[in-house]
Amino acid sequence: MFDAQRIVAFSQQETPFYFYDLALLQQTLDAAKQAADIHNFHVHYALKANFNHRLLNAICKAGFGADCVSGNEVKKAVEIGFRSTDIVFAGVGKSDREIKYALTQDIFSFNVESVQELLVIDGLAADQGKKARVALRINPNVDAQTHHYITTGLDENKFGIAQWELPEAIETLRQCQHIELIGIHFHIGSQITDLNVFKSLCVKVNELNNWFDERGFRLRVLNVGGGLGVDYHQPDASLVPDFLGYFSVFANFLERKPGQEVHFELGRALVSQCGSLVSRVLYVKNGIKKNFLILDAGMTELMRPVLYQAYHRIERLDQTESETEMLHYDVVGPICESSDCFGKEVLLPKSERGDLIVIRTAGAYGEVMASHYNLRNEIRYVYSDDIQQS
Ligand SMILES: Cc1ncc(COP(=O)(O)O)c(C=O)c1O
Ligand SMILES: N[C@@H](CCCC[NH3+])C(=O)O
Repeated sequence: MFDAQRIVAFSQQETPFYFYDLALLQQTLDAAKQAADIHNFHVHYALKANFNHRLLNAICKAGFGADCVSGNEVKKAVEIGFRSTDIVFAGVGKSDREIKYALTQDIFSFNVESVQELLVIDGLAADQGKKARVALRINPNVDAQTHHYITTGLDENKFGIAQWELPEAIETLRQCQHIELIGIHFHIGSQITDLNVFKSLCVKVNELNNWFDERGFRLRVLNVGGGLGVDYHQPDASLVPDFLGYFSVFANFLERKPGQEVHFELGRALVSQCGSLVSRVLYVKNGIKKNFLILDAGMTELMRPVLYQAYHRIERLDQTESETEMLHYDVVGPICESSDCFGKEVLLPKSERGDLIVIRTAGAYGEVMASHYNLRNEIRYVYSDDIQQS
Protein backbone atom coordinates (compact mmCIF):
# COMPACT_ATOMS: atom_id res chain seq x y z
CA MET A 1 0.00 0.00 0.00
CA PHE A 2 2.82 2.41 0.85
CA ASP A 3 5.61 2.20 -1.71
CA ALA A 4 8.88 4.16 -1.72
CA GLN A 5 7.32 7.06 -3.63
CA ARG A 6 4.57 7.45 -1.03
CA ILE A 7 7.02 7.17 1.86
CA VAL A 8 9.09 10.03 0.46
CA ALA A 9 6.02 12.12 -0.36
CA PHE A 10 4.49 11.62 3.10
CA SER A 11 7.71 12.59 4.84
CA GLN A 12 7.54 15.99 3.16
CA GLN A 13 3.98 16.64 4.36
CA GLU A 14 2.81 18.50 7.38
CA THR A 15 1.11 16.00 9.70
CA PRO A 16 -1.44 14.82 10.67
CA PHE A 17 -3.41 14.23 7.49
CA TYR A 18 -5.83 11.81 5.94
CA PHE A 19 -4.44 10.02 2.93
CA TYR A 20 -6.96 8.82 0.34
CA ASP A 21 -5.97 6.25 -2.25
CA LEU A 22 -8.30 7.17 -5.10
CA ALA A 23 -7.28 4.20 -7.25
CA LEU A 24 -8.28 1.82 -4.47
CA LEU A 25 -11.52 3.73 -4.02
CA GLN A 26 -12.28 3.32 -7.73
CA GLN A 27 -11.46 -0.39 -7.59
CA THR A 28 -13.82 -0.78 -4.63
CA LEU A 29 -16.61 1.18 -6.30
CA ASP A 30 -16.27 -0.82 -9.52
CA ALA A 31 -16.41 -4.11 -7.60
CA ALA A 32 -19.50 -3.01 -5.66
CA LYS A 33 -21.28 -1.68 -8.73
CA GLN A 34 -20.59 -4.78 -10.80
CA ALA A 35 -21.75 -7.08 -8.01
CA ALA A 36 -24.95 -5.06 -7.47
CA ASP A 37 -25.68 -4.83 -11.19
CA ILE A 38 -25.76 -8.63 -11.49
CA HIS A 39 -29.01 -8.58 -9.49
CA ASN A 40 -30.25 -5.19 -10.63
CA PHE A 41 -29.83 -3.84 -7.09
CA HIS A 42 -29.73 -0.09 -6.39
CA VAL A 43 -27.01 1.17 -4.06
CA HIS A 44 -27.14 4.54 -2.30
CA TYR A 45 -23.88 5.66 -0.71
CA ALA A 46 -24.31 6.70 2.95
CA LEU A 47 -22.75 10.18 2.97
CA LYS A 48 -22.35 10.07 6.73
CA ALA A 49 -19.39 7.70 6.31
CA ASN A 50 -17.36 10.36 4.50
CA PHE A 51 -18.43 13.48 2.64
CA ASN A 52 -15.00 14.48 1.38
CA HIS A 53 -15.68 16.09 -2.00
CA ARG A 54 -13.12 14.07 -4.00
CA LEU A 55 -14.61 10.82 -2.69
CA LEU A 56 -18.16 12.00 -3.31
CA ASN A 57 -17.36 13.01 -6.87
CA ALA A 58 -15.94 9.56 -7.62
CA ILE A 59 -18.89 7.81 -5.97
CA CYS A 60 -21.42 9.92 -7.86
CA LYS A 61 -19.60 9.34 -11.15
CA ALA A 62 -19.56 5.60 -10.53
CA GLY A 63 -23.35 5.61 -10.60
CA PHE A 64 -24.36 5.30 -6.95
CA GLY A 65 -27.28 7.10 -5.38
CA ALA A 66 -27.05 8.97 -2.05
CA ASP A 67 -28.30 8.10 1.43
CA CYS A 68 -28.54 11.19 3.62
CA VAL A 69 -29.29 11.78 7.29
CA SER A 70 -29.56 15.55 7.41
CA GLY A 71 -30.78 18.39 5.25
CA ASN A 72 -27.19 19.46 4.76
CA GLU A 73 -26.28 16.01 3.48
CA VAL A 74 -29.17 16.20 1.01
CA LYS A 75 -27.89 19.62 -0.06
CA LYS A 76 -24.35 18.30 -0.42
CA ALA A 77 -25.55 15.36 -2.50
CA VAL A 78 -27.49 17.70 -4.81
CA GLU A 79 -24.47 20.03 -5.16
CA ILE A 80 -22.14 17.15 -6.00
CA GLY A 81 -24.52 16.08 -8.75
CA PHE A 82 -26.38 13.05 -7.38
CA ARG A 83 -29.75 12.97 -9.13
CA SER A 84 -32.57 13.86 -6.76
CA THR A 85 -34.36 10.70 -7.92
CA ASP A 86 -31.46 8.73 -6.39
CA ILE A 87 -31.47 10.45 -2.98
CA VAL A 88 -33.00 8.91 0.13
CA PHE A 89 -33.29 10.71 3.46
CA ALA A 90 -33.41 8.91 6.83
CA GLY A 91 -33.08 10.15 10.41
CA VAL A 92 -35.14 9.98 13.60
CA GLY A 93 -35.16 13.74 14.02
CA LYS A 94 -35.72 15.43 10.70
CA SER A 95 -36.53 19.09 11.32
CA ASP A 96 -39.33 20.89 9.44
CA ARG A 97 -36.71 22.94 7.64
CA GLU A 98 -34.89 19.83 6.46
CA ILE A 99 -38.11 18.18 5.30
CA LYS A 100 -39.20 21.30 3.42
CA TYR A 101 -35.84 21.49 1.67
CA ALA A 102 -35.91 17.81 0.67
CA LEU A 103 -39.46 18.28 -0.64
CA THR A 104 -38.34 21.15 -2.83
CA GLN A 105 -35.68 18.84 -4.27
CA ASP A 106 -38.23 16.06 -5.03
CA ILE A 107 -35.98 13.39 -3.53
CA PHE A 108 -36.65 9.73 -4.24
CA SER A 109 -37.78 8.84 -0.73
CA PHE A 110 -38.05 9.89 2.91
CA ASN A 111 -37.24 6.94 5.16
CA VAL A 112 -39.77 7.74 7.84
CA GLU A 113 -38.93 6.76 11.41
CA SER A 114 -42.15 7.47 13.37
CA VAL A 115 -45.90 7.76 12.93
CA GLN A 116 -45.73 11.39 14.00
CA GLU A 117 -43.18 12.12 11.27
CA LEU A 118 -45.68 10.84 8.68
CA LEU A 119 -48.14 13.50 9.76
CA VAL A 120 -45.51 16.24 9.68
CA ILE A 121 -44.34 15.29 6.18
CA ASP A 122 -47.94 15.07 4.99
CA GLY A 123 -48.62 18.61 6.23
CA LEU A 124 -45.44 20.09 4.77
CA ALA A 125 -45.99 18.33 1.44
CA ALA A 126 -49.53 19.73 1.35
CA ASP A 127 -48.11 23.25 1.81
CA GLN A 128 -45.97 22.72 -1.29
CA GLY A 129 -48.81 21.05 -3.20
CA LYS A 130 -46.74 17.88 -3.49
CA LYS A 131 -46.98 14.21 -2.74
CA ALA A 132 -43.97 12.93 -0.79
CA ARG A 133 -42.68 9.44 -1.51
CA VAL A 134 -41.93 7.59 1.72
CA ALA A 135 -40.58 4.26 2.88
CA LEU A 136 -41.36 3.22 6.43
CA ARG A 137 -38.22 2.47 8.40
CA ILE A 138 -39.16 -0.53 10.47
CA ASN A 139 -37.21 -1.71 13.47
CA PRO A 140 -37.02 -5.46 12.79
CA ASN A 141 -35.47 -6.47 16.14
CA VAL A 142 -32.64 -8.35 14.44
CA ASP A 143 -29.33 -8.48 16.30
CA ALA A 144 -26.52 -7.18 14.07
CA GLN A 145 -23.91 -8.79 16.36
CA THR A 146 -21.72 -5.74 16.30
CA HIS A 147 -20.70 -3.14 18.90
CA HIS A 148 -23.78 -2.02 20.86
CA TYR A 149 -23.12 1.63 19.97
CA ILE A 150 -23.51 0.87 16.27
CA THR A 151 -26.46 -1.52 16.57
CA THR A 152 -29.63 0.12 15.31
CA GLY A 153 -32.26 -2.56 14.72
CA LEU A 154 -33.13 -3.81 18.20
CA ASP A 155 -36.25 -2.95 20.19
CA GLU A 156 -34.16 -0.90 22.60
CA ASN A 157 -32.81 1.35 19.80
CA LYS A 158 -34.35 4.70 18.93
CA PHE A 159 -34.46 4.04 15.19
CA GLY A 160 -37.46 3.17 13.06
CA ILE A 161 -41.08 2.27 13.69
CA ALA A 162 -41.66 -0.68 16.00
CA GLN A 163 -43.59 -3.60 14.54
CA TRP A 164 -46.41 -3.21 17.02
CA GLU A 165 -46.94 0.35 15.71
CA LEU A 166 -47.47 -0.76 12.11
CA PRO A 167 -51.29 -1.01 12.25
CA GLU A 168 -51.38 2.60 13.48
CA ALA A 169 -48.88 3.60 10.77
CA ILE A 170 -51.03 2.20 7.97
CA GLU A 171 -54.17 3.78 9.42
CA THR A 172 -52.34 7.11 9.43
CA LEU A 173 -51.10 6.54 5.89
CA ARG A 174 -54.66 6.00 4.68
CA GLN A 175 -55.48 9.50 5.94
CA CYS A 176 -52.40 11.19 4.47
CA GLN A 177 -53.34 12.65 1.11
CA HIS A 178 -49.87 13.98 0.42
CA ILE A 179 -47.87 10.84 0.97
CA GLU A 180 -47.23 7.94 -1.35
CA LEU A 181 -45.96 4.82 0.43
CA ILE A 182 -43.37 3.33 -1.89
CA GLY A 183 -41.64 0.84 0.35
CA ILE A 184 -40.20 -0.42 3.59
CA HIS A 185 -36.75 0.33 4.94
CA PHE A 186 -34.42 -1.36 7.41
CA HIS A 187 -30.95 -0.74 8.78
CA ILE A 188 -29.88 -3.01 11.60
CA GLY A 189 -26.38 -1.71 12.31
CA SER A 190 -22.89 -1.20 11.06
CA GLN A 191 -19.64 -3.21 10.75
CA ILE A 192 -21.50 -6.49 10.30
CA THR A 193 -19.02 -9.21 9.40
CA ASP A 194 -21.22 -12.29 9.70
CA LEU A 195 -23.29 -12.57 6.52
CA ASN A 196 -25.77 -14.83 8.37
CA VAL A 197 -27.02 -11.71 10.10
CA PHE A 198 -28.23 -10.47 6.71
CA LYS A 199 -30.03 -13.78 6.14
CA SER A 200 -31.96 -13.16 9.37
CA LEU A 201 -32.77 -9.68 8.11
CA CYS A 202 -34.11 -11.13 4.83
CA VAL A 203 -36.43 -13.46 6.75
CA LYS A 204 -37.85 -10.48 8.62
CA VAL A 205 -38.17 -8.36 5.46
CA ASN A 206 -40.06 -11.19 3.71
CA GLU A 207 -42.45 -11.47 6.64
CA LEU A 208 -43.17 -7.73 6.62
CA ASN A 209 -43.37 -7.54 2.84
CA ASN A 210 -46.16 -10.15 3.00
CA TRP A 211 -47.84 -8.30 5.84
CA PHE A 212 -48.15 -5.13 3.75
CA ASP A 213 -49.17 -7.08 0.66
CA GLU A 214 -51.99 -8.79 2.58
CA ARG A 215 -53.28 -5.35 3.54
CA GLY A 216 -53.38 -4.11 -0.02
CA PHE A 217 -50.14 -2.11 -0.12
CA ARG A 218 -48.18 -2.88 -3.27
CA LEU A 219 -44.66 -1.89 -2.28
CA ARG A 220 -42.24 -0.94 -5.00
CA VAL A 221 -39.11 -0.73 -2.84
CA LEU A 222 -37.43 -2.97 -0.31
CA ASN A 223 -34.58 -0.95 1.20
CA VAL A 224 -32.36 -3.12 3.38
CA GLY A 225 -29.93 -0.37 4.48
CA GLY A 226 -26.18 -0.84 4.82
CA GLY A 227 -23.90 -2.33 7.41
CA LEU A 228 -21.45 -4.51 5.49
CA GLY A 229 -18.27 -4.62 7.56
CA VAL A 230 -14.62 -4.39 6.57
CA ASP A 231 -11.43 -6.07 7.77
CA TYR A 232 -9.80 -3.73 10.28
CA HIS A 233 -7.31 -6.38 11.40
CA GLN A 234 -5.73 -7.32 8.08
CA PRO A 235 -6.58 -4.56 5.66
CA ASP A 236 -4.09 -5.65 3.00
CA ALA A 237 -5.60 -9.13 2.89
CA SER A 238 -9.02 -7.76 1.93
CA LEU A 239 -8.73 -4.26 0.58
CA VAL A 240 -11.97 -4.75 -1.34
CA PRO A 241 -14.89 -6.23 0.64
CA ASP A 242 -16.73 -9.32 -0.58
CA PHE A 243 -19.54 -7.53 -2.39
CA LEU A 244 -20.40 -10.61 -4.49
CA GLY A 245 -21.02 -12.68 -1.36
CA TYR A 246 -22.94 -9.89 0.33
CA PHE A 247 -25.34 -9.18 -2.52
CA SER A 248 -25.88 -12.85 -3.25
CA VAL A 249 -27.28 -13.34 0.29
CA PHE A 250 -30.05 -10.88 -0.57
CA ALA A 251 -30.50 -12.34 -4.06
CA ASN A 252 -30.95 -15.79 -2.54
CA PHE A 253 -33.00 -15.02 0.54
CA LEU A 254 -35.17 -12.01 -0.27
CA GLU A 255 -38.52 -12.95 -1.77
CA ARG A 256 -39.24 -10.11 -4.15
CA LYS A 257 -42.73 -9.65 -5.47
CA PRO A 258 -43.08 -8.88 -9.17
CA GLY A 259 -41.59 -5.50 -10.04
CA GLN A 260 -40.09 -4.88 -6.59
CA GLU A 261 -36.74 -3.08 -6.46
CA VAL A 262 -34.10 -3.78 -3.84
CA HIS A 263 -32.14 -0.81 -2.46
CA PHE A 264 -29.04 -0.69 -0.26
CA GLU A 265 -27.29 2.06 1.69
CA LEU A 266 -23.61 1.19 1.96
CA GLY A 267 -21.18 3.52 3.68
CA ARG A 268 -18.23 1.91 5.41
CA ALA A 269 -17.69 -0.89 2.88
CA LEU A 270 -17.16 1.60 0.05
CA VAL A 271 -14.69 4.01 1.64
CA SER A 272 -12.92 2.52 4.68
CA GLN A 273 -9.88 0.90 3.16
CA CYS A 274 -8.95 3.77 0.85
CA GLY A 275 -8.32 6.09 3.81
CA SER A 276 -5.46 6.19 6.34
CA LEU A 277 -4.58 8.68 9.02
CA VAL A 278 -0.90 9.62 8.82
CA SER A 279 0.75 11.08 11.87
CA ARG A 280 4.22 11.86 13.28
CA VAL A 281 5.71 10.65 16.51
CA LEU A 282 6.22 13.71 18.66
CA TYR A 283 7.69 12.02 21.70
CA VAL A 284 8.67 8.57 22.90
CA LYS A 285 8.30 7.84 26.59
CA ASN A 286 9.94 4.69 27.80
CA GLY A 287 8.50 3.83 31.18
CA ILE A 288 9.05 0.95 33.58
CA LYS A 289 5.63 -0.46 32.89
CA LYS A 290 4.86 1.00 29.49
CA ASN A 291 6.34 2.62 26.45
CA PHE A 292 4.30 5.42 24.94
CA LEU A 293 4.39 6.77 21.42
CA ILE A 294 2.88 10.22 21.53
CA LEU A 295 1.54 11.21 18.11
CA ASP A 296 0.55 14.55 16.64
CA ALA A 297 -2.88 13.04 15.79
CA GLY A 298 -5.42 12.30 18.47
CA MET A 299 -9.04 11.46 19.14
CA THR A 300 -9.89 14.80 17.52
CA GLU A 301 -8.78 13.40 14.15
CA LEU A 302 -9.99 9.80 14.60
CA MET A 303 -12.53 9.21 17.30
CA ARG A 304 -13.49 5.59 16.66
CA PRO A 305 -11.02 3.94 19.10
CA VAL A 306 -12.15 6.17 21.97
CA LEU A 307 -15.84 6.03 21.19
CA TYR A 308 -16.30 2.35 20.33
CA GLN A 309 -13.06 0.76 21.54
CA ALA A 310 -12.58 0.22 17.82
CA TYR A 311 -9.47 -1.54 16.56
CA HIS A 312 -7.42 0.04 13.77
CA ARG A 313 -4.21 -1.47 12.50
CA ILE A 314 -1.27 0.80 13.34
CA GLU A 315 1.97 0.62 11.34
CA ARG A 316 5.19 2.55 11.12
CA LEU A 317 5.15 3.87 7.57
CA ASP A 318 8.50 2.45 6.55
CA GLN A 319 8.29 -0.77 8.52
CA THR A 320 9.57 -3.87 6.75
CA GLU A 321 9.01 -7.60 7.17
CA SER A 322 12.47 -8.01 8.69
CA GLU A 323 12.51 -5.49 11.54
CA THR A 324 14.86 -6.73 14.24
CA GLU A 325 13.82 -4.72 17.27
CA MET A 326 10.09 -4.80 17.96
CA LEU A 327 8.58 -3.15 21.04
CA HIS A 328 5.14 -2.79 22.58
CA TYR A 329 3.80 0.75 22.70
CA ASP A 330 0.65 2.43 23.85
CA VAL A 331 0.00 4.71 20.88
CA VAL A 332 -1.61 7.89 22.17
CA GLY A 333 -2.56 11.36 21.01
CA PRO A 334 -1.83 14.83 22.42
CA ILE A 335 -5.37 15.58 23.64
CA CYS A 336 -6.01 16.28 27.30
CA GLU A 337 -8.02 13.12 27.91
CA SER A 338 -6.69 9.86 29.30
CA SER A 339 -8.87 7.99 26.83
CA ASP A 340 -7.04 9.61 23.89
CA CYS A 341 -5.43 6.36 22.80
CA PHE A 342 -5.33 4.64 19.39
CA GLY A 343 -4.12 1.29 20.66
CA LYS A 344 -2.60 -0.36 23.70
CA GLU A 345 0.41 -2.67 23.62
CA VAL A 346 0.80 -2.26 19.88
CA LEU A 347 3.77 -4.19 18.52
CA LEU A 348 5.86 -1.83 16.37
CA PRO A 349 9.46 -1.51 15.24
CA LYS A 350 11.46 0.58 17.70
CA SER A 351 10.37 4.12 16.88
CA GLU A 352 11.68 7.59 17.47
CA ARG A 353 10.66 11.23 17.28
CA GLY A 354 9.79 12.16 13.70
CA ASP A 355 8.79 8.66 12.53
CA LEU A 356 5.58 8.47 10.54
CA ILE A 357 2.81 6.28 11.89
CA VAL A 358 -0.11 5.16 9.74
CA ILE A 359 -3.50 4.26 11.15
CA ARG A 360 -5.23 2.12 8.59
CA THR A 361 -8.83 1.60 7.45
CA ALA A 362 -9.78 5.13 8.42
CA GLY A 363 -11.73 6.22 5.34
CA ALA A 364 -15.13 5.75 6.97
CA TYR A 365 -16.30 7.62 10.06
CA GLY A 366 -12.85 9.19 10.42
CA GLU A 367 -12.51 12.65 8.90
CA VAL A 368 -16.25 13.26 9.24
CA MET A 369 -16.18 12.71 12.99
CA ALA A 370 -13.18 14.97 13.60
CA SER A 371 -13.62 17.79 16.11
CA HIS A 372 -11.97 21.03 17.17
CA TYR A 373 -11.69 20.01 20.82
CA ASN A 374 -8.55 21.60 22.31
CA LEU A 375 -8.88 24.10 19.44
CA ARG A 376 -7.22 21.67 17.06
CA ASN A 377 -6.45 22.65 13.48
CA GLU A 378 -8.68 21.71 10.57
CA ILE A 379 -7.69 18.24 9.40
CA ARG A 380 -5.61 18.14 6.19
CA TYR A 381 -5.83 15.55 3.44
CA VAL A 382 -3.60 14.26 0.70
CA TYR A 383 -4.82 12.31 -2.32
CA SER A 384 -2.90 9.61 -4.13
CA ASP A 385 -3.01 11.51 -7.40
CA ASP A 386 -1.40 14.59 -5.76
CA ILE A 387 1.56 12.41 -4.97
CA GLN A 388 1.82 10.81 -8.39
CA GLN A 389 1.85 14.24 -10.03
CA SER A 390 4.56 15.67 -7.74
C1 LIG B 1 -29.97 4.43 7.95
C2 LIG B 1 -28.56 4.09 7.66
N1 LIG B 1 -28.25 3.65 6.43
C3 LIG B 1 -26.97 3.34 6.10
C4 LIG B 1 -25.94 3.44 7.01
C5 LIG B 1 -24.56 3.08 6.56
O1 LIG B 1 -24.04 2.07 7.30
P1 LIG B 1 -22.65 1.41 6.94
O2 LIG B 1 -21.64 2.47 6.91
O3 LIG B 1 -22.42 0.45 8.04
O4 LIG B 1 -22.81 0.71 5.62
C6 LIG B 1 -26.23 3.87 8.31
C7 LIG B 1 -25.17 3.90 9.34
O5 LIG B 1 -25.06 2.98 10.12
C8 LIG B 1 -27.57 4.21 8.64
O6 LIG B 1 -27.86 4.66 9.85
N1 LIG C 1 -19.72 6.03 13.44
C1 LIG C 1 -19.81 4.60 13.51
C2 LIG C 1 -20.80 4.03 12.58
C3 LIG C 1 -22.13 4.63 12.77
C4 LIG C 1 -23.03 4.25 11.71
C5 LIG C 1 -24.19 5.18 11.61
N2 LIG C 1 -25.43 4.64 12.09
C6 LIG C 1 -18.43 3.98 13.36
O1 LIG C 1 -17.49 4.70 13.30
O2 LIG C 1 -18.26 2.80 13.34
